[in-house]
Amino acid sequence: MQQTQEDAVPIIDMAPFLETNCNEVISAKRKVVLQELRNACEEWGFFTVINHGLNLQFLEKALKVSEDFFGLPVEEKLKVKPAPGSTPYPAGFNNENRTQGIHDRKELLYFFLDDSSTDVSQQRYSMYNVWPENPPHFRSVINEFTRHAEGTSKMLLRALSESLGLPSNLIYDLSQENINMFLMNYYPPSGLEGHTQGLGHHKDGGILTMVAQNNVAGYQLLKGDKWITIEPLEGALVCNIGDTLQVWTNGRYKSVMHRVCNHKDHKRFSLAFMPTPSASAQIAPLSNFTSDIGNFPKYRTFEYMEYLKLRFKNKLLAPNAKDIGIDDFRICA
Ligand SMILES: O=C(O)CCC(=O)C(=O)O
Ligand SMILES: [Fe+2]
Repeated sequence: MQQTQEDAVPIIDMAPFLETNCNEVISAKRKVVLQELRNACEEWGFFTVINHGLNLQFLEKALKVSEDFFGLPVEEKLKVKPAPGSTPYPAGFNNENRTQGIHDRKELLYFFLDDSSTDVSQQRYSMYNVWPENPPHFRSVINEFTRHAEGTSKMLLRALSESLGLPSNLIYDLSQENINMFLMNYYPPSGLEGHTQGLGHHKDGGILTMVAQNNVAGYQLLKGDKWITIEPLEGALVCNIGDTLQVWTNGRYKSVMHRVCNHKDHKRFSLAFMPTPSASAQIAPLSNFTSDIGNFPKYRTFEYMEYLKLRFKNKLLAPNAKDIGIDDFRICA
């Protein structure tokens, strides 16, 4: 069934933000984009970007190399299972993920990007990365992809800052202490009619999530009480606001529930790039959205690790139990 504009995630053309010389015409175009971003983040918590600056050939190559990896026999894939001590997220291959006690029909390969921090006392999550030996060019293709994905995510974080009326670098600077997580997902065909749980419903914890997907539908978000499928659009990136940005903006930008269904007949692949606070980061609503404008903070200050630990409990909850999430950090009025 064709989607109408009302039930389709907004598509935003970021081309004006790729221009290096910002003249009056570009500046006017940027303002229009910022308004579109604001509307999308307030109403949907999701938006799809085109002309995002991430080279489409790198994107295609990364999707292909993930297809090649996930096509290997499971014994080969298990060679890159997480190393002991690899927490809070276990880097490596995982085919046993659960949401609310229910097995997700998916396989995952997880990495941390090398952080650029010079503070040696800070934990470097990337030391836990385990790289497959097959396909042989896997590591170089993924490094090329993630380097460029990081550039696109910086551009988007700047635009998000501006869309909130903040200095361009503010959100990016706040996330200086951040880590970039990169998830490669494979959702096998279910062979079944109707919904199957590829990835159970959840909200993302970080700042922003950017998802590239192959041409197989299955990604859905909850709007009101309706699950809406985000139709794949070649070369586009689907973005959503994470809980951290919801807290920083004191609830103005929304982190929205989403899930993945397996396709009956086709394999679905996705690549998710997530700038995320490091475990030791202190998260609190920014004064720009609280005291500066006479509003009370809706969330208490917390250490990101405290939140991560709580989130992990969701995996073990009984089906249909209330999710543990960012609402547990709300300050009651
Ligand atoms: O696979 C996808 O398209 C989305 C994955 C996702 O929601 C996640 O990893 O948090
Ligand atoms: Fe997600």
